[in-house]
Amino acid sequence: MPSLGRLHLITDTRPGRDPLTVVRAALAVARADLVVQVRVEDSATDREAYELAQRVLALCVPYGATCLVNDRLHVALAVGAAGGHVGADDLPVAAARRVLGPAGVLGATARAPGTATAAVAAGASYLGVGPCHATSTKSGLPDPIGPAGVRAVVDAVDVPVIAIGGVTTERVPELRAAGAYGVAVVGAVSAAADPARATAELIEALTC
Ligand SMILES: Cc1ncc(COP(=O)(O)OP(=O)(O)O)c(N)n1
Ligand SMILES: Cc1nc(C(=O)O)sc1CCOP(=O)(O)O
Ligand SMILES: [Mg+2]
Repeated sequence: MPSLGRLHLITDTRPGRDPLTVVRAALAVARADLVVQVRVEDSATDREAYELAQRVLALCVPYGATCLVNDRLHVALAVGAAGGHVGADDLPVAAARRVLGPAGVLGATARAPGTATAAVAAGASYLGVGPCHATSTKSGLPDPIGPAGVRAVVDAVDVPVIAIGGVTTERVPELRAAGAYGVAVVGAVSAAADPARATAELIEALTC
């Protein structure tokens, strides 16, 4: 399996957003270092998810960037994405691994060491760990775990930990110091006035 990119851009498909323009801008800067996770609203149809994933994958391929699909692993398989990401409301990690097969990239959400070790034992290739900080992008999340919470998970597992939730360029150093391999963002790139510049700043912070 190729090494995982350190910057994960999760698509923002809320009304009024333009995920493909943002993905294009980020890819032009981060190239193969970027992982794009196609995440659609729960209300989106499978057809909508499939069509967006197809278009995102087509943008990723020329750069050698990795395309993953959130939640809907059948969509990931249907478009030929590298893998997917699952959380507590999705397929269990072991079932997701069976669906993707041994070679697929499988991310799992973990918020504490116990769930993290269980997810890795069940076949997760990396963990999404958070929310690190407060975020307005997703509602219903538990309280932020901060860099200390990230460190607790990092110390418990031997797979890459991707910190998520309220991640900004300024917060990358403390998350890296806590052992995070990389970060996943929505707002830091999608809501930026200049998504390409925001991507460049995140990449720079991640490679320091
Ligand atoms: C990298 C990464 N980490 C965590 C999540 C959250 O996944 P999940 O808990 O399944 O929540 P939804 O994104 O499906 O609402 C993620 N998507 N990516
Ligand atoms: C989709 C998602 N999952 C999270 C979790 O903690 O599980 S936080 C989150 C949204 C992250 O968006 P932003 O970078 O704008 O804070
Ligand atoms: Mg999910």
